[in-house]
Formats: sequence, C-alpha cells, structure tokens
Amino acid sequence: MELKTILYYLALNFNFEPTEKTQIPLKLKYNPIQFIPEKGVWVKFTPRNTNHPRYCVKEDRNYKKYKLRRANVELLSITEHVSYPTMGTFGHINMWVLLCAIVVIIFLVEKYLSREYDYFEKKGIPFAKPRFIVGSRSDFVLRNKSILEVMKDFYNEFRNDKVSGLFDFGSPVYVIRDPYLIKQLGVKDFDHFVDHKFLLDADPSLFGRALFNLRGQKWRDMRATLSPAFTVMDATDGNSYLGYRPIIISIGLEFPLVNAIQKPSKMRQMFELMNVVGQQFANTLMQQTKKGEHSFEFRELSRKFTVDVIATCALGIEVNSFENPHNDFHQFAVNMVGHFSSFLAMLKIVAYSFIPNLMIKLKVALFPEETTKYFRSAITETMKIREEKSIVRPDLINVLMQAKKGKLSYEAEKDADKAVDGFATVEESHVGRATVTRTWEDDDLVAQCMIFFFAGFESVSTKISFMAYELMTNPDCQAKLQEEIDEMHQKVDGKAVTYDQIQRMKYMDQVVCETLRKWPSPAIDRLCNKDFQLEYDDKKITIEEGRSFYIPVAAIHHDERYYENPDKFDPERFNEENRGKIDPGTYLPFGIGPRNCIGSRFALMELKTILYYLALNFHFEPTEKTQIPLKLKYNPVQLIPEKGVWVKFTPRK
Ligand code: HEM
Repeated sequence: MELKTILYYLALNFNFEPTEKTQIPLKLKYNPIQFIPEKGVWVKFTPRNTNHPRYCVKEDRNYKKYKLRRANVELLSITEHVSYPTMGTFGHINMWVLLCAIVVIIFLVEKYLSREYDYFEKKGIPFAKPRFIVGSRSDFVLRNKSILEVMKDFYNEFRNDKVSGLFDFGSPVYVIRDPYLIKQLGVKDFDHFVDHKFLLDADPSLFGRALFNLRGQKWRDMRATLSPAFTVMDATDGNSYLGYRPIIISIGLEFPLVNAIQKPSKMRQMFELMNVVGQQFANTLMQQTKKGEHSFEFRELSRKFTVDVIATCALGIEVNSFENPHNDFHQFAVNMVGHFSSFLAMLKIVAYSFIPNLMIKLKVALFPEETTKYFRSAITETMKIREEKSIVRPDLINVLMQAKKGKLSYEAEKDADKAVDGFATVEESHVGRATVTRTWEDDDLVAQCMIFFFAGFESVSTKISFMAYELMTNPDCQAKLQEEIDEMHQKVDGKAVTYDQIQRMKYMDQVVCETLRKWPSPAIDRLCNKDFQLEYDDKKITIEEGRSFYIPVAAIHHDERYYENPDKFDPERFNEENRGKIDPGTYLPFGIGPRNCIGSRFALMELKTILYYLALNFHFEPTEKTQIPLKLKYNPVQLIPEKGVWVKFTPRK
C-alpha cells in the first residue's frame, strides 16, 4: 500500500528522468539480506504540467531523500519490467548462516576471554566474579554507574583485603589497596612496574609517542628530557634570558616584568603567561556580567581558560577563547576530548591491550589523521619560525627545541623552593633527573605538546568545576578563601601576584588539596615488566611479567578509615596541623613514584591562578540549573559532572 500510494502521488506530480549520476544498468552492492542499489538511484523530478490538484511533497530533507529513494527503486523495477525479488529462501539461508557465525564468534570470544578466570582462585586471592565477556567490567557496557561508584564497589567488596583481583574483560588485574603496598610497588620496587597497562605506544597517531604511553627506556629518556620544564629551579638551558613581557596591553592588565638579570625557573616564567590569561579571563567575565549574563556552565567556561593557558604556555600561541570561542585551538581541543571520551575510543584502548598485534597491523589510530596533521603542522611551523627568527619565549616549545639540541638538564630544587609548592605537588624522581643523550625525532616532540595540551586543559578544567561546586555549596569556605585572597590583593597593592605569593596562600592550597581528594582520577595502573615476589601478611605471591595492577585512588580517597566523613568537603583536613597525619599512600591525586604526573606543579598553578582571579572578583552561587547534590556521569577515565556545574557569578564590591 505504501508503495502504491507514493507511486500514485509521485507519478501524478512528476516525470522521472535519469540524471548524469544515475547508474545504468543498475548494479547491486553486497548485502546478505536484501538487494540494495550500489550507488542509490538518482532521479530528476520534473513537475508535470497538468491541471490536477498537486500533492505537495513534504519539504523535509530526510523525508524526501528517504521516501523518494525507496520509491524510485520500485518505480524503475516496474517501468523497466525488471524484477528485483526479495532474497527469498536464499536470503534466509544467508541470514541463518550469519546468525550462526555471530553465535560461534561470541562463543569463541567468551572461551578465549574466560581462559584465565581461575587465575586468582589458584593464588588464593579474593576477586570480583567475572561475567560473560566483560569479566568484572560490566560497568563498561552498562554505563549505569559513575566510575567512582564502580571503584568504590570493587573496593568495598573486599574491604579488609590488602590485595584483591578483578577481570578487565579476560585479563586478570590486581587491585592494591593497602597504603604500605602501594608505596612499595609504586616507589620502592618501581623498576618492576615502570609502564602503564594499556599498550598504546603502538598507536600510529602521535598519541602513541606521548610520554604517558611510552615504555621502558624510551619513557625514561623522554621523562628526563621533559622534567626540566616543570621544575621551580632554574634549568641550565644555555640561552641568555632577556626577559619576557606578553603584549596584551590593550585591556590594561598588570603583571610583573621578569627581571633581566635574575633568570627565573621555567615554572615561574610560565606562571607569568598564566597570570595574564587569568586576569584576561576575569576581565572578560566581568564584561559579560555587566551585559547581564551571569550564569555559566563552569566546566565549559573554564575550558576556555585552560585552552588559553596551555596554548600560551605550551605552544606559544595567544588566543582568547572566551571572546572568540570559535578559534581553531578551542575547536581542536573540544573535538579532541569528544574523540577521546567516545565509546569507540574506549574500545580501541581495550583492543590495544588484548589484541595489540592485530591493532598494529590494522594501523588503528586513537585520534583521527586530521587531528594529528593539524597539531603537527601547528607545532613544527612554530618551531621553524622561532629557529629562523631566533625567538626565545618561556614555554614548552622552547624547552623542546632546547631538548632537541641537548641543551637542557635538570637541577635539583633547593629546599626553600620545595617549601613554596602546594601540598599535593609530587616530586621528580631520579628518572626525571637523569641526563639524556638520545636524539628525538620531530614527531616525538610534537607528541609531547599534544599530551600536555590534552592533559593540561581537560583534567584541569574538570577539577576547576568541582572546586567551583564545592565553594558554592560551602559558602563558609568561599568566604574564608576570599578573605585570604583580599589580604593578598592588598599586600600586592592591587597588582598581579607572583608564583611564590600564590603558592604561599595556605587556605587556597587547602581548598585545592581537598578538591583533589574528593574528586580525583578514578584509578592509576601499572604493568609488571619483570616478575615480582609480593609478600604481605602470611602470603607470598608472584606477580608475573605482563600482569598489571590498579590502585583505586578514588575509593581510597573516600575510605573513612583515612578521611572521616569522606563525602564532606572539608579543607581543614589539609591545614598545617592535619596534613602531617596524612599517609602519602592514601593521598594520590597525581599518582605515585617516578611515573607520577609530570605536570602536577603546572596543574596546581593553573587551579590556583583561576581561583585567585575569579574569587577575587566574583561570588559564586548556584543557579536553578545547578545539580545539588552533584552526580557523576559514566566515564571510565575520569570523574565528570553529569549535568555540568552551573554557576552564577555576582561581581564583588
Ligand atoms: C589537576 C590536574 C591533573 C591531574 C589530577 C593529573 C593527574 C595525573 C595522574 C593521576 C597521572 C598518572 C600518574 C601515575 O600513574 O602515577 C598523570 C600523568 C600524567 N600527567 Fe597529569 N594530571 C593533571 C594535570 C596535568 C597537566 C597540566 C599536565 C601537563 C602539562 C599533565 C601531564 C601528565 C603526563 C604527561 C602524565 C604521564 C606521566 C608519565 O607517564 O611519565 N597532567 N596525571
């Protein structure tokens, strides 16, 4: 009936003719279930010149495309007297073959994945019971709980066991929850557990060459190459530093001019750049509020800050994403996060762990080719211009250019410098302090810019939004923070703060530390690269090469044995008196040991800078869109607010 109806009205209204795109004779593409024209059926519709009342074809593009196309196949079949039957018996046979093949494949996959389901049982270690295909990771498919809840469930199931097990699909993974063992495996016996579990170094896109994904000696060399960029001490870079003052005079920002004789550390130099972005951000927000726009989704908003920070500090590009949200860099960043958090990307990551050889053969890349291309050309072009014009700018590109020439080395921090940093900062180990002689290819260096770009803007903007949420819902904390900020503002006479001044703000550090405690990365992981004898209580077990473990950071941070009333936001946990009582094995926002977060100082600096300028200028309040209490959406990599964090900014008097 449908066919006849559409045929009636179309033929009533139009003449049908082939176009230059029409495939004549029509060929079929392969489809086991039905006949489908290989290149569709292109038809030119010419309205017929008759006096009948016309049927009006709906001006909906999809409707037209779909309905007309379907009708045309049948029209051709009728007018040309060519019969296009359904697949009939043959089609059904094919369908059954297909279904059987699917069932057999599922059966074989399950058989393959379940081959090690007795791994922990044999070792006498308690473990989360595996389920069909997904092992213990049904969260990955169901996505009905946040990763914080998933981690807490694993953790609480074996509350009193120092070590337990779970199955990432078919692969057995240890879960280490005892603070002493965490320190042992993460720091003391680090040489057995150098790399991450997911073998993404084979990813043919630039991402595979990024520090996070490198393994073994290559990782050690790259870590040592990059670490001078993240110290607070001066690095000997062989360049005479002439002072740098970013040119953003038009909006009348104040910032200290770096002294030409005293050569500041890389971090301090980068802070100057960040400071400018912080003030610029607060100024633009102030202008928006004057125009009557007060409420913003804070994660989205703070991404604009972090994109600008990372663009200037890492890549030497100045953009104002708040004023110009469609700039290439901001768009690129948003697309990159979109790709990374997609289900497809997660599948690729998992596949790289289980079938790395096949993935390498198929050259499956985590990020699309355009992303890599765009990034590569932006960085190499900048490096080329700098080389040609002898431009020296205190940013990561400069560090990488020096690293390429072998002109960088790490200098130990003075104790005084260490004291300046926030409590959460993680120290660089002997690995990062080593001298490197390896020559890097351009792509190796570009890849580091890419990971800094990615890590620097996405993880930080998410943490900033949690911080804003906590300050809105804990107005006492907000008031106390503003008191400290106002004091500092008076002390610097309304000018910009310096790195050391902002780092010495105690309550601000407490707020940041507590935010990172309550909303950390879900877990960190390590891969065993040589057999290890693990001894605890009366047990002795061997963790074999190729096995891996998780440290369930988020669950540890929410364990009331370490943090009383863990769901409460309480910056006093990190005051002078209390912070000394915290066991480092129970506070891991930036990971642990030589493989910890290389950007911890940078991240803290970003968090504090934005907090300083925003809390100095605005009160944060919830809007009717703010989700209280905040819920998390499912994401296997990080904690993300389900409905964002809506904030109303009211300018302070
Ligand atoms: C608040 C923000 C951030 C948090 C919570 C965070 C957290 C982490 C964590 C938990 C790890 C894994 C550590 C481990 O396995 O022990 C990590 C690694 C890493 N992070 Fe961050 N990060 C942040 C910001 C940054 C920034 C701003 C950068 C760069 C500018 C950065 C660069 C990296 C890199 C390159 C690694 C891999 C290190 C390696 O494998 O040697 N992160 N981060």
